[in-house]
Amino acid sequence: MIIAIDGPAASGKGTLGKRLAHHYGYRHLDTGVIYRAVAYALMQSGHDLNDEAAAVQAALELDPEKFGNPALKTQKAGEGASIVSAIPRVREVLVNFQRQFAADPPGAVLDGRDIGTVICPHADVKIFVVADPKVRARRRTMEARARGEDADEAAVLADILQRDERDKNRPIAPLKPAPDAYLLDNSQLDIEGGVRAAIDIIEAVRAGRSRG
Ligand SMILES: Nc1ncnc2c1ncn2[C@@H]1O[C@H](COP(=O)(O)OP(=O)(O)O)[C@@H](O)[C@H]1O
Ligand SMILES: Nc1ccn([C@@H]2O[C@H](COP(=O)(O)OP(=O)(O)O)[C@@H](O)[C@H]2O)c(=O)n1
Repeated sequence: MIIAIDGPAASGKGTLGKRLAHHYGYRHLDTGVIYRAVAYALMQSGHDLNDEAAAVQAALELDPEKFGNPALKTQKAGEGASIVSAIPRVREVLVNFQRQFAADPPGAVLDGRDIGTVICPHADVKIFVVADPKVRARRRTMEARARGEDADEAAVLADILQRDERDKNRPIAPLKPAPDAYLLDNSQLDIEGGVRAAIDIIEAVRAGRSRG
């Protein structure tokens, strides 16, 4: 089974993806990390984030061993990711890696912006996670502070809104729910509640399938 999770910045996709993968015994890929890694490589080598040739090269040289680098979590890397991810050739280069991950047994959970629309349009279940922008900013700020970073909630909110706008309005693989995605608003839910709601959706889809 392939579970596709998409949604805007800091909506809880990664947390949910990880928890669902654990619940079902599947592998999990946070696809945002891929674009963050490409942006980080450019920042490290001093290239402009809009330098297409350098971005494509960084995408071709992607090393999944480095996905755990804490530097990829920062707001700067997220902002950079949103710039390089709008370059069509960069996205093209990264499609196969993601599809291969999705196809390998026993099953996979992928989260990002275009999983249900472009990467896995035939995913068994698609969930589009949303939450009020202020709630997302608050959670992301708390997360950064817990890591010891000095985060300003208003600046985090501005970053989230700017990235959402860029991600929604780019011509290639824009952020949007697939027509067959289930909407999950977790603004009023805690992590457990969000996970339970997602499992309810997945189980309802599975039950419907085995009946039909
Ligand atoms: N349902 C939820 N309730 C409360 N906090 C949540 C919930 N889902 C995620 N979080 C927290 O919000 C922050 C952003 O979640 P994350 O999974 O990193 O989002 P995304 O992958 O969409 O960027 C994290 O600190 C996470 O612990
Ligand atoms: N499948 C994906 C995943 C991320 N991205 C881009 O990468 C950026 C960072 O993604 P992320 O999921 O790590 O961001 P957060 O939601 O964790 O803040 C996003 O703003 C998108 O521009 C994308 O274009 N496609």
